[in-house]
Amino acid sequence: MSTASSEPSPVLANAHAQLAKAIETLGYDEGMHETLKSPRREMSVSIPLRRDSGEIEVLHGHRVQHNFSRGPAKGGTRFAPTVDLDEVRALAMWMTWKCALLDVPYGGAKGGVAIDPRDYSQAELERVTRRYTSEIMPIIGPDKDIPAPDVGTDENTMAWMMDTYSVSVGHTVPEVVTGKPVALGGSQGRAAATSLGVTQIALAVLEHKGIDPTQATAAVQGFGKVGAGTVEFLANAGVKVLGVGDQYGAVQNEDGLDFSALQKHVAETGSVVDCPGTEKLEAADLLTMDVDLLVPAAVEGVLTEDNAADVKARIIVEGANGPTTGEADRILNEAGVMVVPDILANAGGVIVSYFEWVQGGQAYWWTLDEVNEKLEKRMTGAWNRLIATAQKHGTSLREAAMVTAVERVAEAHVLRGLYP
Ligand SMILES: NC(=O)C1=CN([C@@H]2O[C@H](COP(=O)(O)OP(=O)(O)OC[C@H]3O[C@@H](n4cnc5c(N)ncnc54)[C@H](OP(=O)(O)O)[C@@H]3O)[C@@H](O)[C@H]2O)C=CC1
Ligand SMILES: O=C(O)CCC(=O)C(=O)O
Repeated sequence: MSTASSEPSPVLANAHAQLAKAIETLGYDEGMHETLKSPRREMSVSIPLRRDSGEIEVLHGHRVQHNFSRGPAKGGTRFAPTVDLDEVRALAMWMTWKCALLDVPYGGAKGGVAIDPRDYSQAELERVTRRYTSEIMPIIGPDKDIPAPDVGTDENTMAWMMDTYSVSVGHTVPEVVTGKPVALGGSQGRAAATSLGVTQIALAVLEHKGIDPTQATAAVQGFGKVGAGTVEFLANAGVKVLGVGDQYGAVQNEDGLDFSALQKHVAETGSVVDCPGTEKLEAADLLTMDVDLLVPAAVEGVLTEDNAADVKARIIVEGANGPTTGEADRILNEAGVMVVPDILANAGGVIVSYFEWVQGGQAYWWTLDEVNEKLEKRMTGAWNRLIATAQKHGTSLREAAMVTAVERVAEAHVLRGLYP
């Protein structure tokens, strides 16, 4: 774990480098650079947990609010062994750019607890969530910072967070988190929103490239909330998904994987590995499969200088946050691979989180069709604007996205007089 005084971790260094490039393009001075680089608020907490065995274990968590210039901070809550302050800082910064790019009226935040949820019972996870929420209570709230699910958390986690917050303030506050169960004021369509958005972008890129989806092939890394949904939606659109993987390994089928079989096998065993009707694939080989479309939808830093030159897909749609290192990005760009950056590709989640927050504030609920129609409009609208900007300036999609987002956040700082 790195601290404020040490060098940033590779993930945070990647986020910093992306910002520095946008600052240079925009011609902003060092004062604005530092303003936009520095998280506005960070909180690190200890979480004492009584295990089911009776033993006490102390876990560590964080909540980082990178920016609030355009509205309350917003971002997911990650339960994973990799969580440290620098990872959360990077993820919070990417949330700021994502919300600005999609013109969702939020700043960026992220939170997390260093824990492998698979090693804990549901009752233990509930205790961890409640204690973590109590610890970060002073800085969250429907007008301050609104958590949501991310890696290792789900709608149950959000229900516990909402309940803990509500009990503490003395009345029910559904809008303090998003990604809640529909029965508690969650939005129709939030659970599938990120993967639906990834698929909408993937289909828009295929159309842009003149590729018929029914003739296209894909590989998806990650079979969690984002990856599994993406496999399903791509298959429904006629795309043949040839490979898929999780943290235990990868599988392939040259005729296309059967989503229902994968889903059943994962429900029974916890992994896609050994799913009937598939062949084993080395996890590393998933990313370099001979497919048209690659969707990394698991963790950061999986496309690196070591494997980028071997990537055969001509289109990468970043379902995960930060899956491509800076060096890999350069190699892929030079090779002519179209990389749709995370801050657009996986924005479907935060867009429907925004819809959930709006619906909660009005206590008036939209139908699934209404949600999905509004989601598609925002995702494809943002794609059309982004590709036009990138083509106009001759830049990569990531550079165009970052410049657009950073300019919007900087403008908000200037207009508010926070930066004379
Ligand atoms: N959930 C959301 O709404 C959003 C999520 N994202 C991003 O999408 C990504 C995935 O999130 P989400 O689907 O919610 O998380 P989940 O926890 O639901 O799923 C994560 C998936 O990644 C797999 N995985 C973990 N580590 C590795 C690894 N080293 N190699 C290969 N696969 C791995 C997991 O495998 P296993 O099943 O074996 O544990 C699991 O299949 C993250 O980057 C997240 O920040 C972005 C926007 C919104
Ligand atoms: O839904 C949200 O508020 C945020 C989801 C998230 O964490 C992300 O987009 O990375």
